[in-house]
Amino acid sequence: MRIAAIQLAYGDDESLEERTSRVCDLVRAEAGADLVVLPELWSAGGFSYRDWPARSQDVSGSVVSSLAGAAREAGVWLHGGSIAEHPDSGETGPEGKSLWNTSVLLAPNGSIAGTYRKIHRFGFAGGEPKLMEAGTDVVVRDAAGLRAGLSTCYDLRFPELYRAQLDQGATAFVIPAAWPEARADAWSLLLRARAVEDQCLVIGCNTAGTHAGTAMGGRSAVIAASGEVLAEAGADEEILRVDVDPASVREFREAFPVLRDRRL
Ligand SMILES: NC(=O)CCC(=O)C(=O)O
Repeated sequence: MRIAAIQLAYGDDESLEERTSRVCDLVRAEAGADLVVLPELWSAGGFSYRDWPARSQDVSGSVVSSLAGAAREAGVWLHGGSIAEHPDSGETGPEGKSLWNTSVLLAPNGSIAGTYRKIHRFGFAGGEPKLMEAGTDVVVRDAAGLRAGLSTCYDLRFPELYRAQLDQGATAFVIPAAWPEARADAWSLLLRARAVEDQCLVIGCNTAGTHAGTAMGGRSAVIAASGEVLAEAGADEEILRVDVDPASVREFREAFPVLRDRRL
């Protein structure tokens, strides 16, 4: 199977419509891939907190609908990164807010195969915890021959989430991010750690460029269940393309059966 991780760069001047159109063109150009992955909050701006309310949408809104059309035209599974989700229903969470950081997985026919609301919010007292609700559900879905666990950026620091995905049969972790350059070494290290400790394929799709005064780290990567880095992007906008055999995860686990030695 072919994976294409679109490491998108953006600044502060692109409208939601312009960025959505640009991203959908990039997705359509990946026709022939099996799974295309986008970064976290690319439509709202990962660190553009002040823009989130105006750029938030329901999962039935224009951003996800456009992505669904692009997935259908390209005939690919599309992990659409995440959106700032403001449900049309008016739903609020336990903290009274109506905003979530929500990933959307789209099937090649454009239907929504899964959504995941980011569980661990980044920003300590500010940023995400101030503006957004936390998700609660572990989400694992069948996609492109993989059993894909969904998580987002800062979640990567919490290994228990990945063990929970493993317990739901995950063979791959798909992780969109807006991870800054200042901590890019930690991003690369943690992606590999999750691959090694859970014997899963890891697909990390980060953001590039500088927005809201924050330089993003790039270094999107696809990592084998052995921990081998199969491909890694640089710091700028780039599309990382890599061919992977989904059976390689099972084969590696059989050859080196660490997970059988878990003591619960
Ligand atoms: N968008 C994020 O979740 C950023 C996470 C981050 O910068 C870190 O964990 O460090």
